[in-house]
Amino acid sequence: MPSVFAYLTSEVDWCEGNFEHSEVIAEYYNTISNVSFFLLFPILLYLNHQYVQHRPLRKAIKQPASLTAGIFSTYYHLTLSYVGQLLDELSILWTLALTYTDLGGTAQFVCLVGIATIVCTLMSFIKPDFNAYLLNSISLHLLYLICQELKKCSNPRVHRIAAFMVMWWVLAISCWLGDKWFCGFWQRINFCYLHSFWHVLISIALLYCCPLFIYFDSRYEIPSFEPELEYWPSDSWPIALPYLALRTPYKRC
Ligand SMILES: CCCCCCCC/C=C\CCCCCCCC(=O)N[C@@H](CO)[C@H](O)/C=C/CCCCCCCCCCCCC
Ligand SMILES: [Ca+2]
Ligand SMILES: [Zn+2]
Repeated sequence: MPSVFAYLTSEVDWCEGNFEHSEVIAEYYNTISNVSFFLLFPILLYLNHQYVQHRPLRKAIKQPASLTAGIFSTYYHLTLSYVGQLLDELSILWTLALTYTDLGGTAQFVCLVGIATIVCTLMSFIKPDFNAYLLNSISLHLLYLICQELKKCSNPRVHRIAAFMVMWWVLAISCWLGDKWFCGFWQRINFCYLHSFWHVLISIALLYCCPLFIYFDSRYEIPSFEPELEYWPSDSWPIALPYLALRTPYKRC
């Protein structure tokens, strides 16, 4: 029986051909496209440094999560090993669980998230493919939570960033599903890179999602500041990255 660390022991294989561009890297483009997760971490940290300074480390921990997800995802696509696949899924699952427990719910809600996380962790060992669908459907619930917050918020900047986030997420998920469902077609036209596009597109969606989440969070948790969503390097640039700025409200006397 091969070791769980051995190459090609994963139950899930992606459309890109294995060992086509390297003898060491199983899925070449799916591996190198993880660079987007490594870039995401310093970008989020740099842009949202004010938030990181004012919130305890535990709350800001979702940002380093992109780094862990990147490391495990690189290892997974490089080896397509069973352990790689588990680490890839579990790192995403536990980051999402941490995000949920930080949403400020009741003890009952935290307990429910805990149970669901344990069930999904066990599922990763038994039905990893099904679990990947489950992880993606959590995005739908995140989207629902964002919509609830948007209903209470009239700031057009916030709505614009949410619209861009949804656009990138739809593109990302289409690539993820396209790679899984229509692999035969992509192989016929010799274009098996959709999963690597997913890596890049979901990173871009997170570039919009994170400032949005921390904007809502800071409205409740750091009331001494006025949160503003701004763009780097400037509002007028055609391509600009959103970030959270914390302004001190003007005091009359
Ligand atoms: C500070 C606010 C945080 C908001 C939520 C942030 C949650 C971030 C959680 C983890 C980072 C995600 C990184 C994705 C890594 C993907 C690696 C990968 O490609 N894995 C596949 C196998 O190679 C696997 O099949 C994928 C499974 C599904 C992953 C689903 C990730 C959902 C991330 C949530 C994105 C929200 C975007 C907008 C929502 C409308
Ligand atoms: Ca493959
Ligand atoms: Zn991947």
